[in-house]
Amino acid sequence: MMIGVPKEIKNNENRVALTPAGVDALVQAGHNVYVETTAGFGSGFSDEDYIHAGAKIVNTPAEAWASEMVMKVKEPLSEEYDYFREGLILFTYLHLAAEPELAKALTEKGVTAIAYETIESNGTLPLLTPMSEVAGRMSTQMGAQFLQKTNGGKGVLLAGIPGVQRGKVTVIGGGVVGTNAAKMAMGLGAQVTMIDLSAQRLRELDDIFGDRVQTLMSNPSNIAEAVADSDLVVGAVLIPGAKAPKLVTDEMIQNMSPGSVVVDVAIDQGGIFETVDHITTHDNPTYERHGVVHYAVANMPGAVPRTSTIGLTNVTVPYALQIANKGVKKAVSDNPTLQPGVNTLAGAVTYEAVAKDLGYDYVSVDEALEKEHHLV
Ligand SMILES: NC(=O)C1=CN([C@@H]2O[C@H](COP(=O)(O)OP(=O)(O)OC[C@H]3O[C@@H](n4cnc5c(N)ncnc54)[C@H](O)[C@@H]3O)[C@@H](O)[C@H]2O)C=CC1
Ligand SMILES: CC(=O)C(=O)O
Repeated sequence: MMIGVPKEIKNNENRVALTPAGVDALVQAGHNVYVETTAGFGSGFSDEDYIHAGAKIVNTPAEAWASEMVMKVKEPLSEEYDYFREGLILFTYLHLAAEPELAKALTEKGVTAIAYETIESNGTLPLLTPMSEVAGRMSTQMGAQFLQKTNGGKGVLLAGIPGVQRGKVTVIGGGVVGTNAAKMAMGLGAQVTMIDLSAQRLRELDDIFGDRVQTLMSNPSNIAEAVADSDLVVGAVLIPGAKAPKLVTDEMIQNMSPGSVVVDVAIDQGGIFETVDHITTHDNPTYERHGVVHYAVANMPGAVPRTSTIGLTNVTVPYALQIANKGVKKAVSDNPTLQPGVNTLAGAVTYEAVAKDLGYDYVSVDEALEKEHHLV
């Protein structure tokens, strides 16, 4: 199969979809890989590294997009929609519930779009996990940074010092992002509260962290109380594929003390804070609402691309190999974990939560494959 890797164009997105080692694995399996020139620079990989691994370097995005399968990191931006065409396999993060225009373009053009974030194995999301680990760890770092007076915050050091109160951090959502955010916050010495909707997950968190964490069931009154009392709140909730629920209201934010910080990691699925009304960028990562600093960058791992690219490709390449070796239909039927990754196929939305949130008729992957078969 011909596999294309365009350079990422989102603001400060320095990750790349394949490392030279990933290229090598695909080339060894008999595939041709076309990498856009300088695509790996931000992650510390030169064109020569890719050539050495067996890739062909192409000079334009159009040449990379001309491949049968395109691998990316972030969802395509509108200027990339012109490359969409029937038969194209797109393998990348998509977050379609928060991207109605992208869903429209993918279905209108008949692209087979496989989302990293909805591939599911034994109740985990293996292609989301490493980036959630990065974003979770970064969320505490970002929070600590923007709590500094010099960065618009209230001037609280999360660690405190002997004789002075430590900072208070609330993490809403105790999955991968939440656990990593909490670990970092505890490491800094902050007082940490974790809120989740799953009683089982709260038990696990209690077992993992013991008395270093206060666990709370997710409900409006616990959230309101914890948010009002926090210096930093991290939004880390996920309902796979679906738009994130708005758990922190405008009023709750008004009750925080001025200069507090919220980091909405779940912004890629629409975010959990009512006061987060737009995605921010690494160039301009925060804005202020009701005196509270809001951080809502949707590609946080893009700021630490070396770590993130290697972590991401560790988990994507085995799936890319299956798709390239067998084609989508056989790869999906041989490996049921891949099937929920398919978000659009043959003009239909094939992931139920996305279809529901965006108002499409849901069509199963099997039905869409059948339809595609009849079209050919
Ligand atoms: N902004 C960025 O750069 C990045 C964002 N993310 C996003 O972070 C979000 C979280 O991802 P993960 O931690 O991997 O998901 P996860 O599935 O590991 O954890 C989600 C947690 O949310 C909990 N939850 C669900 N509904 C809840 C509610 N009403 N109240 C409280 N908790 C609730 C679940 O029980 C689960 O423990 C996702 O939207 C993911 O896409 C991930 C990586 C980078
Ligand atoms: C998960 C995701 O969208 C990211 O790592 O940018």
